[in-house]
Amino acid sequence: MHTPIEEILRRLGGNEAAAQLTGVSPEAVRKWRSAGSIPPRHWPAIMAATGLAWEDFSGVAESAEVPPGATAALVLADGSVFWGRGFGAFATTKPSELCFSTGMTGYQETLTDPSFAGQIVTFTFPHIGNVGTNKEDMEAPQIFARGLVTKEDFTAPSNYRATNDLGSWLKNMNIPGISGVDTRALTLRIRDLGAPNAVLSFPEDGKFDLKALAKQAADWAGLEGLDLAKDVSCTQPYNWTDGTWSWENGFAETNGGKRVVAVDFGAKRNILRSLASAGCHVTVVPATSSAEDILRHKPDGVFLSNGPGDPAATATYAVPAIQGVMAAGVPIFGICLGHQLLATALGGKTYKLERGHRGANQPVKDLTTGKVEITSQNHGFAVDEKSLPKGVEVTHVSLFDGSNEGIQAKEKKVFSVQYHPEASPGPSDSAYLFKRFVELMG
Ligand SMILES: NC(=O)CC[C@H](N)C(=O)O
Repeated sequence: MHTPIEEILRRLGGNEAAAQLTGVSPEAVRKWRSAGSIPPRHWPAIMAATGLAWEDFSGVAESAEVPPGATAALVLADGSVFWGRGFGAFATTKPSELCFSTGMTGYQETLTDPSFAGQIVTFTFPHIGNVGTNKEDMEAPQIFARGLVTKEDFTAPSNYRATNDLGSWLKNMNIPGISGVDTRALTLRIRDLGAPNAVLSFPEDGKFDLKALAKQAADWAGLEGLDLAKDVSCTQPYNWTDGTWSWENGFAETNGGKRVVAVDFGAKRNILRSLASAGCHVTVVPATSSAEDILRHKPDGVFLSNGPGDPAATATYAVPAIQGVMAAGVPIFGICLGHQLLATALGGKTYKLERGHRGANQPVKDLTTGKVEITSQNHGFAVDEKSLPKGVEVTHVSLFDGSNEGIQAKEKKVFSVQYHPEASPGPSDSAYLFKRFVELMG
């Protein structure tokens, strides 16, 4: 009988190396690992022998064996399994799109952004949870991401604003997380092969039916063609008066002069706050509002919010409304999904990006000024510039992949951006756009 370590060395073909366990090179193990042939029961021994971390092994276990210490699994549609340690709620997600976000801060804002509905978020930044969670950083009343994937276990919060730790907060909202995953390997995989469907499972009884989970992920048709905006939108109109947060005043109430109707396709609160702080009296209305519903409020301007899902699906009801507002000559400003819908209403088309943009560090060039902004982004679809008709000008472009980041149609007094000028999380380079909207309203 071989002991596990001897078995490892034998498989590595290293009889001569058997004299010294430390002689097993991490590279050799990594190579072996990428072939998916290391049984999970041998992982601890290899770790001891090579100094590799536990997460170096997750993602390659093709056997149904639960590795020692694993309490959660991220199962991809192709059957690959990333084992890890569960945290948050005991739960198994619905089949979801697995994406990654490169933001170094703002996990709470990210997870509560309604645009993440239907998605599991992999954080490329390893330390998630360090500042805990609080009431002010909620972008919506609940978490909208289906689950999260992290490299490190979260630690106790170290921040005076924290009212809870990440794990308990997730637990309260019935959202599972998985840590101890090689998020770098996972991110490269998403980058190279596209965002896969996946299921995250953190079962209370510790039992995993990997085949069934993989099948659920594989059977799901994915985000394309899916209208999620109406599911996350408000159901009744309401007024929004809080401005952006400051040390002195918190979220001070504002009393803006410009009447803005914000169509809620899954609006982040900081967009509404930014509008209020820029001097707008904001009335939020449901995603399915018609032009008539919107114009009834006698707006000086209409704002089209961010939101989840495929813009082409939401366009079926949003585009007629937007076209009605344009026909009435009311200025429009759109962000993210709102940008995609405005472009569609102007005659353009959208498509699914091969690599989505998510994070708070995305460079964008404003072609009207030549200035570069570092922006916060979260989108998987984009506007096809080639599809834009005459009279629609491209104003912003991504410096990562050249995709469209903004348009305007001056004659119609409408403009929009693909990124998030309200930040939260992220830099405030693009906050000028809210002023631009107020100026456009005259
Ligand atoms: N943040 C958003 O509004 C996202 C828009 C759209 N759901 C996309 O993924 O492209």
